[in-house]
Amino acid sequence: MSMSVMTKKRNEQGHLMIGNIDAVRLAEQYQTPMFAYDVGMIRQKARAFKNAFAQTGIDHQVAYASKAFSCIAMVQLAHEEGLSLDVVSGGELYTAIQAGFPMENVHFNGNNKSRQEIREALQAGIGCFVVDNFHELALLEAECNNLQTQTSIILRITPGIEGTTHSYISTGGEDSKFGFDLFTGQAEAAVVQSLSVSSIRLQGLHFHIGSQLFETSVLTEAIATLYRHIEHWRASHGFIPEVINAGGGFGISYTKHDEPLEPKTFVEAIVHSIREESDRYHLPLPEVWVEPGRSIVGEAGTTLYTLGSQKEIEHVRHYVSVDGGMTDNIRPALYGARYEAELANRVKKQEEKAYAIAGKACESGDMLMYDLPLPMVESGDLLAVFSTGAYGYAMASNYNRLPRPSVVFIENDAHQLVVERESYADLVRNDRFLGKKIK
Ligand SMILES: Cc1ncc(COP(=O)(O)O)c(C=O)c1O
Ligand SMILES: N[C@@H](CCCC[NH3+])C(=O)O
Repeated sequence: MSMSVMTKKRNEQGHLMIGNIDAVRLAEQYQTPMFAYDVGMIRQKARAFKNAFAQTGIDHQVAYASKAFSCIAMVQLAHEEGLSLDVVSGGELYTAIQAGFPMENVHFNGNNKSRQEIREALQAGIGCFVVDNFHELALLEAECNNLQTQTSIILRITPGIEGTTHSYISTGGEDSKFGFDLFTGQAEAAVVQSLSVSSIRLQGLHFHIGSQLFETSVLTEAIATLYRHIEHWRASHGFIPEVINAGGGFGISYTKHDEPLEPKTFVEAIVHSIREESDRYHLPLPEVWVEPGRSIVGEAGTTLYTLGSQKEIEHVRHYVSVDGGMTDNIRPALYGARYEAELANRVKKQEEKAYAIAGKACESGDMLMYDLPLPMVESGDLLAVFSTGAYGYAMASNYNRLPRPSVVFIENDAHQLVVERESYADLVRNDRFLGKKIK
């Protein structure tokens, strides 16, 4: 079982510890709701991917998919750990630029990059575009001409293979908005077109099956499928990929029912399969890239909330509300995602009761959990929800004009604010008056 759902560390007062820091102290200092990241865990995950690749001896890049959680400090941390960076928007690219991340290690994904975003990325000198469609290919060619520059690309291929995951986060199947599909011939046409553009260097191919995967078979199946086509493209068009990017999507543990595979297991399966297929078709071994997001940051993040109002409906449910909810964690409402949580300010007693944990937004669907066993709670108790490090803060909103929470990095005995809580002033910063102020 992974670290985050194993026994949680408590101090002598029974308070939850994050790194070596008392969660109650964190909540006092930074207020709730807040995201607390255990930086040691992020480093551990990054190293697990890097070391697994190093052991295979293959040339590789591990690109952190910053969509899972992007801020300047996180991008800096990815760099410290020797990761490349996957961005999917001008905003994520801008964050990387502000962080001082080396642009040659940036890869730009996304199914609808704007002309402006493409221009910004070319001007920044990013390492590689993961081209998703013909529209993008045309924009890229035009912008390379405008700027009198050249760039490297890999093509995102949709192999027609689905992972066992929520349909909203499955991306590799035939009916997907992402990528060039293999079976209609789109992918081959994209290879031919890319090879014909002198300002574009076609480096290789990319696929991403889906997110929160617990099996290697879909990845190896995708690799085998891809290679059957590569063999043909070599013969017909002289194309030999120098890079295969197997995407991200490596599953993590949200609850004790999740049994994620180790990064090493995924990496070994991917590399083994690429070696096997390259040998089968007498192709040179490509560089292997992956782009994990959730598996780098997910389990390292904990959200701290203060409990507020309660409503008990006899024989139905006992609601207790937190000071955040779907505005900082949309995943339960969007995917029916499940989490585990504990009171951070005191240890569990015997007498437990199932609580329904509600958010504070004006939506009946703003529920984080329906049946969380806790000791009898009191308003003011501190609730820690685990494994919220990926797609929590990243998908946060200002619905109901709630300010986004703060984010704190914790490493051993040190803690540091890395994203300030939004203020009310931040919320109206871009607003403009309709005529004069009322009074
Ligand atoms: C193309 C691509 N790469 C990487 C990722 C990162 O996925 P995850 O955070 O599940 O590792 C995603 C999201 O699913 C994606 O669409
Ligand atoms: N946001 C999703 C994953 C999307 C992955 C990006 N393609 C989640 O929370 O699980």
